[in-house]
Amino acid sequence: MKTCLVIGGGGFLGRHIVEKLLEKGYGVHVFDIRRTFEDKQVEFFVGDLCKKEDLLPAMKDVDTVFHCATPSPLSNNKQLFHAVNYHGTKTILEAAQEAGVQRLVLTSSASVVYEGKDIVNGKEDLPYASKPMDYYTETKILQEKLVLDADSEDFFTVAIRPHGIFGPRDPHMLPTTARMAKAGKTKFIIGDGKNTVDFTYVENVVHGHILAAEHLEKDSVVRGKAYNITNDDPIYFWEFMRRIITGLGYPAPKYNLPYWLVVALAVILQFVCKILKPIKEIRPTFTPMTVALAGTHHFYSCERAKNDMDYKPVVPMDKAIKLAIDSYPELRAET
Ligand SMILES: NC(=O)C1=CN([C@@H]2O[C@H](COP(=O)(O)OP(=O)(O)OC[C@H]3O[C@@H](n4cnc5c(N)ncnc54)[C@H](O)[C@@H]3O)[C@@H](O)[C@H]2O)C=CC1
Ligand SMILES: CC(C)CCC[C@@H](C)[C@H]1CC[C@H]2C3=C(CC[C@]12C)[C@@]1(C)CCC(=O)C[C@@H]1CC3
Repeated sequence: MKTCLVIGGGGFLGRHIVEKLLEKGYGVHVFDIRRTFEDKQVEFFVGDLCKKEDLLPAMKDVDTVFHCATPSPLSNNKQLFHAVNYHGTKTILEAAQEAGVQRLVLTSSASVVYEGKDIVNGKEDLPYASKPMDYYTETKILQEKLVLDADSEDFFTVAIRPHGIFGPRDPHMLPTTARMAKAGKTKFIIGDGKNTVDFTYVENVVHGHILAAEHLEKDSVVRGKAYNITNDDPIYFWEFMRRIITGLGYPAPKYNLPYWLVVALAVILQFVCKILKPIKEIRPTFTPMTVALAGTHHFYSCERAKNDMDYKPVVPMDKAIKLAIDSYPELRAET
């Protein structure tokens, strides 16, 4: 069987990709800056993706690279995002071609086209955000362009754009929501609560990645293209949150706050944090980006993935929410 390398394979999505590849009989190498698990079936390489000399040994005899490493999307470290997501991705592309890798699947993000305004059934041909709302989005755009431009006669690339990934071992969605609920900060709904968004169960994201890799052949239409991958079942942001919050045993949010008011507060808070930065680094959960995500429509069409690679979500939303909540007994409210 062919060997795959999962860069960022120690993280949330990466480790789920690793598990599915093993289940399908592929050989698996993992490359990550930290060792997060042990598995005799996996060859684990600890290193920094910004260093070609760290990457090359992990790429030996590898046919396909999955690149799903990133600094935390909720961080605000401009220098780190540029170093890892942009320069690091350039290094990965150079190393892969030097090592004779044939394919590379990038985990991009549907938010490369999002700049705080409503997106309704957005297709992949929407222009990239001209004013990205944070350094994460800014560098995901640069990264995706690099990868898609690198597609060539003997090196095939594709980018997968998931949105709002959740599931077992998710480091953001459920843990952040539970932390806020525990602190009594989930009483409010931002806006009228009727904004529709995509949340995507991790297994569906994995399925999209592996399908893309398996379609990445010389004459394939998927080469050099980006694909939205979601649950294909948009839901009100606040209905999804209500189900998570109550599923964890906390009371449902019930008071509505005007969207414009929360945006204004987030902008002021961001300004105050900037001024205080030399004295104390504060990272609020509510940034202009997170408020926009909680108060606007942002859902995406999966038609291109359905047509070009026969994508269909494998886990429906109701089951996905239950599986995610059940996987986090430690986040439940104490009774
Ligand atoms: N979580 C979400 O809702 C979404 C995530 N994505 C994308 O999915 C991918 C995976 O994200 P998650 O699994 O959620 O994040 P994660 O934080 O769980 O995993 C990222 C992994 O990258 C590793 N990493 C970071 N810097 C590194 C470096 N310099 N060298 C080697 N490894 C390094 C980390 O140690 C971590 O294990 C990312 O590309 C992210 O942009 C896209 C859309 C939504
Ligand atoms: C409002 C509260 C009750 C709950 C806050 C939940 C947030 C932590 C998450 C809601 C939407 C999420 C999201 C991402 C991170 C976590 C949330 C802000 C991403 C920014 C992760 C990286 C991406 O590529 C896009 C995601 C969009 C949705």
